[in-house]
Amino acid sequence: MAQLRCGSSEFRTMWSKGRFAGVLWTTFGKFTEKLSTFNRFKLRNGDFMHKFAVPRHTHHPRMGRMENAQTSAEVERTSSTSTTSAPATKKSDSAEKATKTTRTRKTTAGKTTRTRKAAAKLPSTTAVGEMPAQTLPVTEPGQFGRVNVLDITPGEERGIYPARVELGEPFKVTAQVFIEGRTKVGATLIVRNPRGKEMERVPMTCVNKGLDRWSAELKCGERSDVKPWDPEFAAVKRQLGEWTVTVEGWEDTYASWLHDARIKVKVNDDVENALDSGAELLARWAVDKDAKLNAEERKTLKEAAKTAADRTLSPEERLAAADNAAIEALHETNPLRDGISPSEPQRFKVERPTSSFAAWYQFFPRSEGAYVDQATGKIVQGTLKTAVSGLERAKAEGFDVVYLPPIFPIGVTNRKGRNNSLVAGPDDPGSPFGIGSSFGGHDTVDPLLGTMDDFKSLVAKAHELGLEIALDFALQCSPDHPWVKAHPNWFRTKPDGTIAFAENPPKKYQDIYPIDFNADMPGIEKEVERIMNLWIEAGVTIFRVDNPHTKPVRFWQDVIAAVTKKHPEVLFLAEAFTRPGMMRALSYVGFTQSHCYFPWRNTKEELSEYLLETNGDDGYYQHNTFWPTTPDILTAYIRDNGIAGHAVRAVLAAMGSPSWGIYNGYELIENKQRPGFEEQIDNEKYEVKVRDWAKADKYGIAELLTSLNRIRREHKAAFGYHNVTLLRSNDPSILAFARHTPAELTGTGKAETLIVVVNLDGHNAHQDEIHFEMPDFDVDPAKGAHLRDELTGREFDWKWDNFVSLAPWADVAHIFTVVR
Ligand SMILES: O=P(O)(O)O[C@H]1O[C@H](CO)[C@@H](O[C@H]2O[C@H](CO)[C@@H](O)[C@H](O)[C@H]2O)[C@H](O)[C@H]1O
Repeated sequence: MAQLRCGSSEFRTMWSKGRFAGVLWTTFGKFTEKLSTFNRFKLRNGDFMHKFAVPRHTHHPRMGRMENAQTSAEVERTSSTSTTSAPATKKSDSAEKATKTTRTRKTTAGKTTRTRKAAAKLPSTTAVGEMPAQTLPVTEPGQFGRVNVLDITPGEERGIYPARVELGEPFKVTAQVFIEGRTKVGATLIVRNPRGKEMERVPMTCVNKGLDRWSAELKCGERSDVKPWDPEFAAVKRQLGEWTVTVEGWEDTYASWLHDARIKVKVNDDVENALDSGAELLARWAVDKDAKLNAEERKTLKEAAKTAADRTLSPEERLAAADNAAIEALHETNPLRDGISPSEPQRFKVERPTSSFAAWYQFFPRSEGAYVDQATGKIVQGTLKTAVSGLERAKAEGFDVVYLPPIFPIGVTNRKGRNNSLVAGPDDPGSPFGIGSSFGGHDTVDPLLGTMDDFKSLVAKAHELGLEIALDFALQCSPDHPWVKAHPNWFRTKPDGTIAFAENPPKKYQDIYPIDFNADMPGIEKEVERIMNLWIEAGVTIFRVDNPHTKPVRFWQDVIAAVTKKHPEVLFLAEAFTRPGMMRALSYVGFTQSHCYFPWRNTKEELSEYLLETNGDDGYYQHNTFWPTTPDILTAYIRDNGIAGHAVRAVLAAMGSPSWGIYNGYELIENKQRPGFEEQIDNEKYEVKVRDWAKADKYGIAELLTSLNRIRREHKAAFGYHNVTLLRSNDPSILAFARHTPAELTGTGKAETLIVVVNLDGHNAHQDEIHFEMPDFDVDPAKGAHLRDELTGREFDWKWDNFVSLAPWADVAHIFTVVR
């Protein structure tokens, strides 16, 4: 925290930023001038309403392009609403007349406007009568429209970094929308694709009557399972990029009128005026282009207008013509929107499938197919050829992405031995993160694993199975790496000529040199881009980047921008357990997913907080991936809670975040810590593992992982970072939460709800009552909900408060779907 004083250096910095903004707005001003010229031309040619049709976002400096769809929509809209006349007063007035009046007024207003200066700022009229609200020009930042739209969420962070969503992921946009006095307003979201095409209009609902917060759920594009190597991916790719969502506030003339008309008819006060106004607005609505009515709907409104204007009928009958289910339905779907006031368009970065919803599986290729040679008693390591078994296991358990630790040659100098010992034995293979030897560096396959062709065959096999390959990219070098000789200035040499080994305190990595970016960052960037492109050519679609937070954020920004420019489908997972600012910055520069503190969130309180953090507003800017263990992480919880603990953490990871991952061996309950360290003893990082996969059956964890991945795939509610609600429970060991997708967004017309209840205690049974706020999940309280446990197939009926009993030796968790 720092305090500011006027005249302080901090203030001067802000001032210079202000000057920068000034430059931007000068540019903006010039653009506006051009638009004004354009508008003057239109005015001379009689298209008077273009004067009012310059929504702010058509020339927003950052957008750099005109949003034509909106401009023309508003022109249409305004030309059909900018009308004025005396109210219909004669007994013979009819809807037809009201319609004619509307058209006549348009001409009159046109003439009036033509006589005014083109530079005029606000619409005006000399006529009297019921003038509908106008769309006001907004020509400077911060200028209000006719209806006020404020505080849109989610916003663009710092006005630069757009919120991120996966293609088809449901999310919620909210805004404050209000107008002066007691007039009623409405709000609509206008969703546009990266080419500026209007894709959808989503009506917003006021969620806190009287407090003006409007909200709507939406999605950009449709979810797809098409893989980047499938020919159909081109269609998916076209949908990726920056979408925009504009909040349009508007005066709800119909609702305001109806509110008053009902009262007036009831108490017989000024009834004729009230009903004639109604007839007029229905007639105006019937021809309104913005309402996008079909012929039948137009007819419905015209007839309603006619009846409302028919003085041979009783006031109640006339009112009923405008106050019925059919008109109400049109008001919902195709309202008359006066004085449309568009917000600045909010950008959303729409990323490809798997950028957030993905199930990862990690194995070391050298352990796949490894065996003990009976003759020598030594382990014979696996290769990229034998690693197909890992792919098959990942596929059988339902994972989407296979993550391979580094597959490059491993250095000899300072090679680590078993259990992180500083001296390797003659048969120790070394840590694969100790990259580089006389065989080559990051662009070479470790000869002990095979060749580049073997790697390409492995990738081809993975793709055949529908699996993506994520390759580890650890930017560091063994002292034997070719870069050490070729690029000495990429390393920091101490005065005595030696290079310090890498550290991530308190961890020490004595077998590797860190890269120093200060002398030649462009050179390192170029080389890293070359290497990443090489692996992309070989079929890699995702990089898991080791320790990105120990390298400059700007370095990643440049590299990711360069790589994704050519290959926009490539994703990046950050292995960054670090400070929140750094994690956020890495996400801003293009890391699609990030490891996080999930392994250390184990109590009900910690998990409750973390589930909401991961799946709340932060989820727009950072996609946390939940892994119960990794080769570097084996927590006390996993160590101490046996098979039940493994099941609990798998359920929490798979259902608690759209992105989750498993490090293999989990199925075999490998949970013995190296004394004093939070990682496994006899760690696979330093030795080849020979595993007996047949034993996996006896624990049931492999089966559970398979079920979890199936449930995630089959239920849309598992998809998305923005749909988690905690359910109230009392027992400190029982955690319950729900994921809900409303009917409009599932594509089936039916809402989807997943309810997860977990007993966090790996040793004792717990009973509890879970509160289920039925209306929040589109469940009718009169009927209650019928649930199916997707893990066991058992069925239950739930009302407001529901008994559950979970035991480590039976069910550690329920994953319910609401069947009806
Ligand atoms: O620093 P982190 O905890 O994020 O761990 C990651 O980076 C480490 C350095 O790459 C890596 O550590 C492993 O490789 C080192 C280099 O060979 C070796 O010295 C360490 O003993 C070994 O644990 C870690 O695996 C990775 O996830």
